[in-house]
Amino acid sequence: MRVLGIEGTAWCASAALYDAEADSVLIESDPYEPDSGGIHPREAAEHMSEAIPEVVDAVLTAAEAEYGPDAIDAVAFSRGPGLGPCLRTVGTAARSLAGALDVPLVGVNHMVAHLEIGRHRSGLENPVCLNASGANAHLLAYHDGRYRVLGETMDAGVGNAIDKFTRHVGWDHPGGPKVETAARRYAEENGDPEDLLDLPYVVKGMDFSFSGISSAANDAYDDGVPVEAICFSLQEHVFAMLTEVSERALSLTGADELVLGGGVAQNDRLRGMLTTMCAARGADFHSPEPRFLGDNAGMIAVLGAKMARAGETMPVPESAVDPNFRPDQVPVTWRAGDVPVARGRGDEDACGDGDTDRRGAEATVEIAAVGSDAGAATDRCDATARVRKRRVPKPYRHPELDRSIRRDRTVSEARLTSEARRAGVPTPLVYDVDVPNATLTLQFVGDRDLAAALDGGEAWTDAVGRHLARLHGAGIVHGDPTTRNARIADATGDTSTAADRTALIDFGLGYHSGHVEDHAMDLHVFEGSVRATATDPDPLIESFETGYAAVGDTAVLDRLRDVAARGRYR
Ligand SMILES: C[C@@H](O)[C@H](NC(=O)OP(=O)(O)OC[C@H]1O[C@@H](n2cnc3c(N)ncnc32)[C@H](O)[C@@H]1O)C(=O)O
Ligand SMILES: Nc1ncnc2c1ncn2[C@@H]1O[C@H](COP(=O)(O)OP(=O)(O)OP(=O)(O)O)[C@@H](O)[C@H]1O
Ligand SMILES: [Fe+2]
Repeated sequence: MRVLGIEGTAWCASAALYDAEADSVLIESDPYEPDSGGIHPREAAEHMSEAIPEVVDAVLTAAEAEYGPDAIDAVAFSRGPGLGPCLRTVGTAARSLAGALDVPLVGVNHMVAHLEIGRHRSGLENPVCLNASGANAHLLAYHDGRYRVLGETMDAGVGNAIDKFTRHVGWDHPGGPKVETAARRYAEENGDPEDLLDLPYVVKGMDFSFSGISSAANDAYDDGVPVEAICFSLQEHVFAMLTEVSERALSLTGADELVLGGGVAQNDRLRGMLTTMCAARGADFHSPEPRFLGDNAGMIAVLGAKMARAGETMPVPESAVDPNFRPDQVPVTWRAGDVPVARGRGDEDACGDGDTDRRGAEATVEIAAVGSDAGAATDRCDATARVRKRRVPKPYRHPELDRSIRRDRTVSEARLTSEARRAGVPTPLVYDVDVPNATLTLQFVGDRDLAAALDGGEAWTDAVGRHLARLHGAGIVHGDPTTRNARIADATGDTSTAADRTALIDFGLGYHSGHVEDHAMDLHVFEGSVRATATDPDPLIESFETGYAAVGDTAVLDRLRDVAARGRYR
C-alpha cells in the first residue's frame, strides 16, 4: 500500500509518500516563517493555500514517476487539532485529490500521528508516549481501544511556553532551537553551572503547568538577568518537569517503554534527560529521527496507511476538520487485540515472600518489622511495621534543582501526612524525618495499593472521595492522589467500613489551599489515574464523586467539569 499524506495544521505545509512494503517515506515540506512575532493565523492560512498545492504536486509527480498512474492507494490528511483556516485548506486539498485519484480518504489525528511515528520507527510495542510539541504537551498510553491522556499541560503547550519567552526578548520564531543553542553555550562557558534561577516547577500528578515559568523567565529578563542564563534554567526546569511526569506514567502503568514525539523532541537536552531517566529504570527509550519530529506529512502518511488497512477510511461528507480534535477521541482500531499498556503495578505483593523493597516514581520504599533493620525480610506487614521512604537523587535533573525538590517534598510530606491525620483522614504515622537524606520513616498502612483492587472497587473509591473531601475541608490539597497513593486493607477480615480501611499516602506534592480550583484539580488527578488503569472506570468514578459529595463541597465537583473541559488544546 502507498499513501499520500498531507499536513498543514499550523506552520508546516507538507506532503509525503509512504510506501508500506518498502517502509520508505518521501517528505516535501514548506514551512511558514513569520517576519516577526509568533504564528499569525491569517498569514499561516495564506501560506497553506499557496504551499499545499506545490508540495502535493511535487510528491505526486515523484510517486507517478516511480510507480506509474496508480501510484496512490489512499490519501491521508491532518483533521486536527490545529488552526481552523489552515485545517480547512488541507481538508479541501485532500478531498479533491482523493476524488481525482478515486482512492479512499483517511482523516488522521495529528497528535496520534506524532506518537505513532515513534512506535512505528522503534518497533516498541506498547510504550507510554510523551508528545512534546508547540501547541501541546501530553502523556498518552494505549488502553482498551484508545490512547488515554495520562497527563497534559494545564495551560500552554511546551513549545509555545518557550516561544513566549523568546518573543519577549525579541528573537525570531521558532524560539526553541535558539534557547537550546544559548543554553548550550552558557553551559560550555560556565563549566556546567551550579546555580540555577529559581523558577516555578509545577507538576500535579501527571499534569503540569508552564504559564508561571514563561512569565517568571520574562521577568528575569526585564530585571537584567543575562538571557543565556535564563535559557539554561528554563530548559532545566521545563524538561525536568516533562521527564518527571513521564517517569510517573511509567511507574503508574508498569510500562517499560517510552517514545517521544513533537517538535520540541528535537531538543538534545530533553532527549538526554529522558534517556537518563529510562536507563535508570531499565526502560527502553526511543525518539525518531528529526524529520519525523516537527510537524511533517510523513507521520500522517504512515498512520494513514495503518488506518486504511484497518478500514478506517471516511466518506467525504463526514470528513470535516476539527480544530479541537483530541487524541483520546480516536478509536484505535489498527491496534485491535493489543494488550493495554496500563497493567497497573499495584498488584505486586508488598508483604509477601520477603518482597520488602518497592520502587515508586520518586522514592524507594523499604518495609521492616519493628525491631528489625529496615530492608530485612519480614512477614510483619501490619500496622506495627514501618516503611522507610527515601527520595533518591534523580541523575537526569540538575543537582541543585534535584536537591531542593527532594528536600521540599520530604518536609511537606511529613508535615501534611500528620496534619491530614489530625483532620480525620487515615494516613500513616510519621516516626522520623531525616531531611538531609530525604528519608521518612512511616507506619505501614493497608494491605494493597488501590490500583490492585480496582475491579469492583466502588467502596474504596467512595472512601477516597470522602477522605479527599475531609482533607480539602481542612485546607489541604493532596497534589498526587492516584490509585497508587491510596492503600486499602482488604485481607484482614476486618469488618469496619471501607473508609476506615482506606488510607492516603505520599503527600509530597501536597500544599495548603482553600481554593475550589486546587481542590478540583485533586479530583481531576484521581479520576485520571482511574481512567488510565481501570477496565471499567465509570462506576468507580461515580462512587468516588458520591463519596466526595457526601462529605465535601459540591462546588468542587462543579469546578471539576470545567477543569476537565479546559484540558483541551488551545
Ligand atoms: C497542532 C499542531 O499544529 C502543533 N504543531 C506544532 O506545534 O509544531 P511542532 O513542529 O510539533 O513543534 C514546534 C515547536 O517546536 C519547538 N522546537 C523546535 N526545535 C526545538 C528545539 N531544538 N528545542 C526546543 N524546542 C524546539 C519550536 O520552538 C515550536 O514551539 C502541535 O503538534 O501541537
Ligand atoms: N506507609 C506505607 N504503608 C504501606 N505501603 C507503603 C507506604 N508508603 C509507601 N508504600 C508503598 O510504596 C509505594 C511507593 O510509595 P510512594 O507512593 O510514597 O512513593 P513514590 O515514589 O512517590 O511512588 P509513586 O510515584 O508510585 O506515587 C506505594 O505505592 C505503596 O505500595
Ligand atoms: Fe505537531
